[in-house]
Amino acid sequence: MIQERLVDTSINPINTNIHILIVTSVEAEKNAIEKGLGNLSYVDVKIVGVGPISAAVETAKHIANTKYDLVICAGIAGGFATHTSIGSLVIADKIIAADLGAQSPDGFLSLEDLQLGTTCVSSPTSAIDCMKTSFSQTYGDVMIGSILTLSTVTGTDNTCNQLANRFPYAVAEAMEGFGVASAAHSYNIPSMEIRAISNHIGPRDKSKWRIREALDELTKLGSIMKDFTNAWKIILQKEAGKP
Ligand SMILES: O=C(O)c1cccc(C(=O)CC[C@H]2O[C@@H](n3cnc4c(=O)[nH]cnc43)[C@H](O)[C@@H]2O)c1
Repeated sequence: MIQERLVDTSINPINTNIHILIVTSVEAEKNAIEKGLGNLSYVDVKIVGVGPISAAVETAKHIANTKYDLVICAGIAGGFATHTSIGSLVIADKIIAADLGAQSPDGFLSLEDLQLGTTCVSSPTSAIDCMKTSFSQTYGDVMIGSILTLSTVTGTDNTCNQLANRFPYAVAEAMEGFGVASAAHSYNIPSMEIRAISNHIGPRDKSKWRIREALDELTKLGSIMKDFTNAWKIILQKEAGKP
């Protein structure tokens, strides 16, 4: 049983000016998003490095210095072939640390199984819905599901099948989401993870990675951030009971 960390957005006053932090692991992802963003002054894009630890530490530094209303971890990712096509966009409803726990002869034991903590951060449904609507209106459908965070990229069918069995609702894996979400959660800021699928999870073969297609998808994500913000702001104001 996975336990979730929940952020209570109702205790944060709704700013009329929403400030969003998008974090990526590498510069190519940042550049792709900024190409689509143009000069939206209320969205900052920062590089936080590869892997959950660097991502958590660097994200925490950014949110300690500036007040943000939403943190988005974005980049390329490996998709489960059963759920995704290469060059498509996925949004996490749950961000799950899939390798945080212990192996045992009877299978993997998560932190929840060990009663040592939580491995899941959920994203606000309102933000997911607005993002999906804004993106699909212009560019086509987006897949929603769990995105797994792993310190080691999956490179065999065996590991891929084990993950698919443990997480049937997972659409993708990447290396930063849970670190970013944990940092945001510690400041009570809602977070999301949005990924463009560059490759399918399975036997490692980087020649099959379609990085250009995935980066183009991140540019599309950048280009809908203004629509997204306007739509999400209206929902937050309604939720807060403001006209
Ligand atoms: O080589 C390039 O040109 C290039 C351009 C942009 C990004 C990269 C990366 O290697 C990014 C690393 C980043 O990608 C995520 N990722 C991508 N595929 C997977 C996967 O199958 N399993 C796990 N993570 C994946 C991950 O978040 C890395 O941090 C290269």
